[in-house]
Amino acid sequence: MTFRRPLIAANWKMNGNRELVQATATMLQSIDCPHEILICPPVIFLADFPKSTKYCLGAQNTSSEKAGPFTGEISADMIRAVGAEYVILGHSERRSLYGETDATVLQKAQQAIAAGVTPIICFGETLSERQQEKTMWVLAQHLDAVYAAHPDLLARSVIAYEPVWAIGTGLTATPEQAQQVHAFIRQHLARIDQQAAAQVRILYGGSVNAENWQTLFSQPDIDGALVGGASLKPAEFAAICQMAKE
Ligand SMILES: O=C[C@H](O)COP(=O)(O)O
Repeated sequence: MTFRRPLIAANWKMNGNRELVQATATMLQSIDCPHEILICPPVIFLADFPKSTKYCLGAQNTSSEKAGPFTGEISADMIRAVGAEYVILGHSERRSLYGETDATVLQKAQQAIAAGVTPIICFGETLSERQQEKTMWVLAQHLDAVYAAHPDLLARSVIAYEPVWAIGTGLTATPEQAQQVHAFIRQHLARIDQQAAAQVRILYGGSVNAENWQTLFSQPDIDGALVGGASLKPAEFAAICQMAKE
């Protein structure tokens, strides 16, 4: 069986301050955890995190352009320069609030990889798509738009399955629902590159907390979490990080 090192990622979204940086860094410094831990604060705080072997850092977005007259944008080279090893791309909030498409996500992912930053590419179905039993179809469309068009990306990225209806709502997919989708994603990708599909880490995101994470994490195709709200509470995030893959 392929070993995939679990990745527990914090997405602070547009939250946090220097106090939270310190509290999070101090908390994570004090724990022992075999998984990879990633913090994605607003980019302005990246440089405030002390260097540590206990965690790594990421951004929540990057530009689809390399450099130039793009007011307000931050390039992949720039986030790399302030310590980002990962970047979250295509989060449902960016898709629904800022009009990002799979084409934009693809361009950003290519910029990220060129800069030495690993993309975490997010997909998920809305509630109405789930109710209409379109979940797998929606996921297949996204996966094909990104990975079938550019198979090389698969081995160089992380995937996050985030059902839109579970984000910030307190609703989570059941472990069985999540496993079913994660297994589908892996099988679908195996048609593009079997080895890369076996190795790619697929994170679950959507109202993950210290109470529900263990049962989700015990599913065979769930390789980690993308944690929003609960990552703003250092003790709870540390508890999530310390749970073992069973
Ligand atoms: O990126 C994180 C997800 O949007 C999940 O957020 P949440 O844990 O607050 O539901």
